[in-house]
Amino acid sequence: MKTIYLIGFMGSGKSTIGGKLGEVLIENYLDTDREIEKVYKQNIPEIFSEKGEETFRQYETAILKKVNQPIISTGGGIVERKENIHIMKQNGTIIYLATSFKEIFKRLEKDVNRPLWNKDIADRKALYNKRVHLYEKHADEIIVTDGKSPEMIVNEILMRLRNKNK
Ligand SMILES: Nc1ncnc2c1ncn2[C@@H]1O[C@H](COP(=O)(O)OP(=O)(O)OP(=O)(O)O)[C@@H](O)[C@H]1O
Ligand SMILES: O=C(O)C1=C[C@@H](O)[C@@H](O)[C@H](O)C1
Ligand SMILES: [Mg+2]
Repeated sequence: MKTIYLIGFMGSGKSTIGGKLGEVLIENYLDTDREIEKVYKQNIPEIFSEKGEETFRQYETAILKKVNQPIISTGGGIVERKENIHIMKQNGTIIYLATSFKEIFKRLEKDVNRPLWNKDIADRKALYNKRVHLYEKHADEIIVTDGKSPEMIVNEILMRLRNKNK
């Protein structure tokens, strides 16, 4: 099976959907953010505050190169580096979980663990607008998540993959 990479903005549900997809397909699942925390023995807010975003991005690429689970949920900034896109394109199928800014705002209302979300609304919106084009450009499949339960999204992904492999 080719690796399924889930991409999308913070809060689009990559980790949530990745875990459920792993259960349904009975395949190993890995989240690059959790793997970074495990390998580098520090949580993400600490990495950002003590080492900076550039170091985090280096860790992220190193992890992406190393892992090969059938289902991988990525961090929201995975599309920031061309090298990451190249790795994902070579190894698998990229699925973009497209979620509106309004919906993300609702989902991450109380979140304090995402350093790049802990900003004022103009910065959040600017990051979202910059990233949306990259997700769209590099995705093999785009799944809109607004108004859908995780189970509905998993089913939609399974249907798309089935149609792709026909
Ligand atoms: N389809 C959905 N409908 C409603 N809430 C959702 C949905 N998918 C995920 N959520 C909720 O949104 C929040 C963020 O989800 P999740 O952590 O999976 O996002 P993510 O894309 O992995 O974010 P990040 O890029 O920061 O890792 C969680 O509280 C999760 O329960
Ligand atoms: O959108 C981003 O750049 C990030 C998203 C999260 O998944 C983490 O990878 C980290 O908080 C950075
Ligand atoms: Mg996640």
